[in-house]
Amino acid sequence: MSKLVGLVGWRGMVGSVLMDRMVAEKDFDLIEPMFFSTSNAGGKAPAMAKNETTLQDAYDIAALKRCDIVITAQGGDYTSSVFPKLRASGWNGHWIDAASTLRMNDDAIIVLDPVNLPVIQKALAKGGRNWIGGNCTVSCMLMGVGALYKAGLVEWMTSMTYQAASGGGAQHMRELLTQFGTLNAEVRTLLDDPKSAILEIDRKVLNKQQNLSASEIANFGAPLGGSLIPWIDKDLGLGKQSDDAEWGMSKEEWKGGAETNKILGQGPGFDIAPVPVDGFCVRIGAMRCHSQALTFKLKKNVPLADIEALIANDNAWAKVVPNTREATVKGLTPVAVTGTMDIPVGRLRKLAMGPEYLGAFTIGDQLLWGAAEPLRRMLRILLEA
Ligand SMILES: NC(=O)C1=CN([C@@H]2O[C@H](COP(=O)(O)OP(=O)(O)OC[C@H]3O[C@@H](n4cnc5c(N)ncnc54)[C@H](OP(=O)(O)O)[C@@H]3O)[C@@H](O)[C@H]2O)C=CC1
Ligand SMILES: N[C@@H](CC(=O)OP(=O)(O)O)C(=O)O
Repeated sequence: MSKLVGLVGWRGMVGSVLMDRMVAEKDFDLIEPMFFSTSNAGGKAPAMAKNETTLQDAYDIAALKRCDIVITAQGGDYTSSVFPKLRASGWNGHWIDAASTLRMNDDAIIVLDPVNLPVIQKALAKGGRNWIGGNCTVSCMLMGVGALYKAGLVEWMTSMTYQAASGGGAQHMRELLTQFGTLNAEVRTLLDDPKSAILEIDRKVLNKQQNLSASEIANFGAPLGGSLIPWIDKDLGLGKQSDDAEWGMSKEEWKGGAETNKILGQGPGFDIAPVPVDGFCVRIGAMRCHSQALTFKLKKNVPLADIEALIANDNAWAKVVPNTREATVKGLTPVAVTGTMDIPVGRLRKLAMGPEYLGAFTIGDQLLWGAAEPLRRMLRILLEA
């Protein structure tokens, strides 16, 4: 008999991408889906429903308890509210979640099976039940360069990110586009006149950016169109690093180190020492691809061709982009990658600091490998276990 799989958050942005992928991969052929809603219980479930054609109340613990597996992309508030009650009710099913809420719990595994299938399998064998998707930036990075970690080559890594508006959610994407439209409208007549002075255009754009209304920057809190914001998520507030230095780390930056190591099965709670991973996370005006410039200190000097081969052979999605201008401009941009499962890794070169210092640039669709795909793949692992 098919497993009863509860789907929560299926009509949101992450959930919709998840549904598309599940349809494309014929996951619904293997399950009995039960659709939940926080806003429309009793309504009609989507076309993928089989026997359970009515939307269930996503806060109804008794209904959730019927499921063998629950997959949620509803968000952290929902997880915080429902998950403890569901477990307290004695439910022993599998919980697969896109939200960060449970990620660092001892009994939770961050799932990214092309990178950490052994970690997942070990936890499954021990009776693991909580499977959480990783931070989008971390998951996309590891899908690209996880091979270097698996080979034990990384002494440390810094990541400088260029994160898309979608990471904040649908409203953030709308806000970015609205800002672009407002700026364009401000100088449209000047743009239409090829003889107009560019510094006049620049002055008017800057004046508009600096005077956007509160509603025009309600989500990002600052102009993003034609600008960038070098802080993502909360201030971690770690306090003093030493007498004269603050840690001053954003939560997104903290996730880079904490989640990378947990995914790889190293650091706190594991027998293997963590690899230092740190850097800056920056919001830019891309739509839904996160890009990252990476610097590695390798444990030894490895020829570039060997590094390229390791990355190219690691998984079906990591693609080495030749370090030429033509290939980079064509294949290593958010526009080229959006909507694809590919994780291109390019700009691979040894840096001036020495032969152990490697530079790389990688991009991933943060709604696919960054959010939805690891969840549906975890479902498949559970169905096949
Ligand atoms: N955005 C991202 O990049 C990432 C998000 N995540 C996680 O996934 C969670 C969900 O994110 P995201 O998908 O962006 O959130 P959304 O806001 O798009 O969707 C969340 C829920 O909002 C409700 N909703 C209300 N109005 C609408 C509407 N007009 N269209 C669609 N849904 C609506 C739906 O619940 P209902 O049907 O019950 O009314 C939906 O499931 C996040 O909170 C986060 O924990 C994880 C990784 C990346
Ligand atoms: N914080 C990410 C998106 C996200 O949802 O991350 P997390 O799943 O770690 O909360 C971004 O803004 O780009």
